[in-house]
Amino acid sequence: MAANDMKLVVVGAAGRMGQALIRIIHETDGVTLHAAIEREGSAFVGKDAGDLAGTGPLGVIVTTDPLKAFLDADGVLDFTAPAASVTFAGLAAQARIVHVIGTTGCGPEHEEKFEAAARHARVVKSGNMSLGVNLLGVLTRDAAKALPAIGWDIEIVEMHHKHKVDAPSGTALLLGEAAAAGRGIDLATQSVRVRDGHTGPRAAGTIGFATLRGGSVVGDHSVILAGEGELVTLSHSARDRSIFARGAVTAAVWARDEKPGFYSMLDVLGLS
Ligand SMILES: NC(=O)C1=CN([C@@H]2O[C@H](COP(=O)(O)OP(=O)(O)OC[C@H]3O[C@@H](n4cnc5c(N)ncnc54)[C@H](OP(=O)(O)O)[C@@H]3O)[C@@H](O)[C@H]2O)C=CC1
Ligand SMILES: O=C(O)C1=N[C@H](C(=O)O)C[C@H](O)C1
Repeated sequence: MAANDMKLVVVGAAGRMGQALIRIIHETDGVTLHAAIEREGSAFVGKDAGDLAGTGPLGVIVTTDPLKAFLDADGVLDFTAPAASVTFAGLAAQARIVHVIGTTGCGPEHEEKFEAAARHARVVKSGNMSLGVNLLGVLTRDAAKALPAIGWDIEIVEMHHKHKVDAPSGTALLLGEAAAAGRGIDLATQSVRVRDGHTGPRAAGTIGFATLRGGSVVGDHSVILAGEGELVTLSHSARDRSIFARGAVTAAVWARDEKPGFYSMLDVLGLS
């Protein structure tokens, strides 16, 4: 570890993303794994974080006290669950450190807590931390702006592994927001998130979502712009969770020198 390395805490260290984050921190210059946190009672507490993640021992033992870890760290990488991320946001604000939030499935009640925490912490939050998906968001906004709403319907299709608990995915919603921004409409009132039974014809100008779950799919997303006699499809396929972990580490390093505030991956990647 070099003297100026950014000291990062991974919460939810034993999860799919927690393990990917530990591997990427281990192989990235300029950052070091400071602590690995799991909840009280987890079978992984007391184990070496590197053994969990498959790097071999790193000398960082999984513990359960986030505040203790945050007080002596520079940042926390958080891919856990909405209520847990709210708790971590409060503690990261108390410790005045960077909080990178990848957790999806958050509602307005969670978002308002993150925004409050961002008065003291540097918070970077995105439904998808990969460069490719954030570029896809920009392309989606531009395509939605270029093609007239009357005559071009927008549908967003996503598929993920069978363990995923939230729908539509954070990425699908990010792409929906991008399409809505391109069209100058409000996604909350113009989206159709579920269809079942006798739905009637499609309402013009709405943005539709379809969700598939199965197997070990890391994350596939398509934005379909459907016109009369032609389709434009923009898509991204995640093959490995390392793309999200690399993005999260990049976000933490970027935010280290920023003022307290609420940022997105578009800010980090210079795509905003
Ligand atoms: N933004 C992005 O780029 C990406 C976002 N994600 C999102 O990240 C989140 C996690 O995904 P994934 O890793 O697949 O899920 P996992 O279920 O594999 O991992 C979640 C981890 O968080 C832990 N956790 C939950 N609550 C707490 C708590 N209160 N304190 C400490 N640890 C806690 C879980 O522990 P336990 O098992 O004990 O509950 C588990 O270890 C999801 O919301 C997912 O959508 C995923 C990939 C990319
Ligand atoms: O739960 C996942 O796995 C993923 N979640 C994020 C989402 O909800 O979009 C990002 C990625 O697609 C993987």
